[in-house]
Amino acid sequence: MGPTPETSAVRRAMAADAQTLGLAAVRALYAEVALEPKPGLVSFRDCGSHADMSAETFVRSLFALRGYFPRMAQAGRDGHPFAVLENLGKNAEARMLAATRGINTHRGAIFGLGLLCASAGQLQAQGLVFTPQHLRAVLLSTWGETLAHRARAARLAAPDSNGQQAAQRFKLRSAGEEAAQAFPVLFEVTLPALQAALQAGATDRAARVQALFATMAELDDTNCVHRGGMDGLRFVQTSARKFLDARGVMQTDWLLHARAIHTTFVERRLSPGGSADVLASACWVESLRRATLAEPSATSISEGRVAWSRHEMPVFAP
Ligand SMILES: CC(C)(COP(=O)(O)OP(=O)(O)OC[C@H]1O[C@@H](n2cnc3c(N)ncnc32)[C@H](O[C@H]2O[C@H](COP(=O)(O)OP(=O)(O)OP(=O)(O)O)[C@@H](O)[C@H]2O)[C@@H]1O)[C@@H](O)C(=O)NCCC(=O)NCCS
Ligand SMILES: Nc1ncnc2[nH]cnc12
Repeated sequence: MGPTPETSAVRRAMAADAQTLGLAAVRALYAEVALEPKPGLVSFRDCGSHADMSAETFVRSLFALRGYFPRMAQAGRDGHPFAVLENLGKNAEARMLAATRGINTHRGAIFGLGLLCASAGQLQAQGLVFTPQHLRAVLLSTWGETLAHRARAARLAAPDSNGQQAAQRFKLRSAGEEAAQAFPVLFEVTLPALQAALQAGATDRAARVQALFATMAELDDTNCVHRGGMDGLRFVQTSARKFLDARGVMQTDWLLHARAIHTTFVERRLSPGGSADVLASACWVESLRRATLAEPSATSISEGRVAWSRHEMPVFAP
């Protein structure tokens, strides 16, 4: 028997929800690459510490990934096991590498933001309101055990990535371990910093810069270790901490100060790519939280009725 009109209407509404969640992820990643200043990282102003990629590489990568995040949200909504998410993630990595001719632009985001989209989809399926607390709880209850098992196995195996090598050698909390603990830096550092700056009256741009520096000060960003050893990671964390101690984006010349730090990172070839990914995740959570508040009739971000402000639109129509 085929689907009744009622069940196909329900499926269409669910797909719209997954689409809303996933497209918000694409927008958040666009907001990250468009942000400037961002020490050592690629923006539309320059290529930071990278010789092999530009903002255009990131936009190409994002275009290739535009279907992936809605698919992860739908897979989460359907309650699929981690193996299904992993498969979608591996396909997305392959599409990213094809679009960038082998350059790793979004590996961390495919994993981290992909998992968050899946969690938000599952949260909708359970009829829960979109809050950071619910999101973390759903991630842990649905895939936490597999993520923890995966992180333990990665710690014991011969390292096969830059991140694993750095994490094992220096006993750092890798991207996989952050996920297994339901993203402590994202939810306890980055998101609160973003929200506090916005509440204090900072512009979206300044608030995102503040959140990025708060993240750099705390995250075990294995990218910085890969590029500059433990000295590189400590340099990134100390520079970020000094900026924050000098009142961050609340100081009148914050832009000059942040750009000066960018120059020192470029001189050392440092690139906090993990922090950039976590910032994008925080922008995603905050945009959905705000959208939920703006839609008081919805208990969740259901029905795909979320409107986006013009300045956050990507340059392409995904
Ligand atoms: C669990 C995985 C994320 C793999 O993690 P792992 O640590 O094993 O491997 P990496 O390949 O190093 O990728 C981790 C990326 O995560 C970002 N990151 C780093 N530290 C953290 C942290 N503490 N918390 C959160 N996120 C973190 C970072 O991504 C950004 O940097 C990328 C550029 O990296 P890289 O290629 O090293 O760049 P370069 O310095 O330019 O290298 P060279 O060219 O100079 O050599 C960029 O993409 C940003 O996103 C880390 O890179 C997961 O991916 C996984 O399990 N993979 C296995 C395959 C799989 O199952 N995939 C599907 C999963 S759903
Ligand atoms: N803007 C950016 N520049 C360099 N690496 C990154 N990884 C994620 N975002 C990045």
